[in-house]
Amino acid sequence: EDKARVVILATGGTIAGAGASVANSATYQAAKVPVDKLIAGVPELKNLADVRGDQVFQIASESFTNEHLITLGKRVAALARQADVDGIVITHGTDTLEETAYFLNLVLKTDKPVVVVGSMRPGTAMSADGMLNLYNAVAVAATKDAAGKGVLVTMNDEIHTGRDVSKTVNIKTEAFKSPWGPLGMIVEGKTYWFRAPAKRHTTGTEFDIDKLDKLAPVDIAYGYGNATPTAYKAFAEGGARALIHAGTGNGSVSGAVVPALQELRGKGVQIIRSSRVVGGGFVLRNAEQPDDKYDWVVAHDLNPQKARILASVALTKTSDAKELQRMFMEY
Ligand SMILES: NC(=O)C[C@H](N)C(=O)O
Repeated sequence: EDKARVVILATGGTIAGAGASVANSATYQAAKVPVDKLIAGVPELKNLADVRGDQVFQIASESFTNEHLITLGKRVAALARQADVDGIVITHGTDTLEETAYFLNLVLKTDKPVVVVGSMRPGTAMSADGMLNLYNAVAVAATKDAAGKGVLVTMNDEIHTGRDVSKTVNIKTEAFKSPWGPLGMIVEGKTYWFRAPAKRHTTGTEFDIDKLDKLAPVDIAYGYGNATPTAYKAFAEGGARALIHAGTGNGSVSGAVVPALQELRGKGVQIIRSSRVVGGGFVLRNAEQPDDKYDWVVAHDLNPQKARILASVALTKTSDAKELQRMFMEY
């Protein structure tokens, strides 16, 4: 049987990191090792697929900008159109991996497998996790079973949908969790699937990376008991078209902040209530705050950083809060 042809797009991160000693699992420099060296470090990849590398960026993922997202998305889209490419793996820092995976899941128009992968330890560390994570990512990108499932993330032997997955701890290799569970597992280069994504993705969305050159400016302000309107107002003055409120509990808003958000909404800024609750925030419309009355939006189960991604993409299509709310329920 012909082997699948998989391209590894490298963007940096800890999976390309290097430390001074094998004891350095947390102290190291990210984005140091070029993609060809990463591939050469796992010779067994060639048992899974015909693999070639392409270095897109060499950065730590905390420095990913909207422009990086657009550039990467267009590169993936162009590769996915090539007849000699069957699957795509993106190596990425773990800090904002969940944002990039969700962005690609919204805007790519392909059924071919696209898998985002990172590592929690640099390749120079004891028990480095990058080698196996990369091997697993290529295994997923090379299998037809991964086609049509949207953008996937492989970490710690698990297959997650890019829509749900989030980094939940920063000093363990079992860092990535989905509140509704993983889609499957990878064991010794074979994939085992248990469920499929329920939300609209890739070819099923109304967004298209080929028609997207800029994302809407959206900022996130954190909710807490003693919060003031200062950050919200500053973000709005800075040009934000939407503010993601990383609210307490069910996206609740402290009394001192509510009038400022009503005022900003009156000036055209979208107010989107999400939850700072880790691993299971779920904001219900018109609970805690009268969203219908204020013309606010709820982020549903999307965490604040994923809500920023959807709002940044959605606001290129609409300025209507009801339309925005529809999208937050569908994606
Ligand atoms: N584990 C990692 O990849 C963390 C790193 N700061 C990054 O996101 O690039």
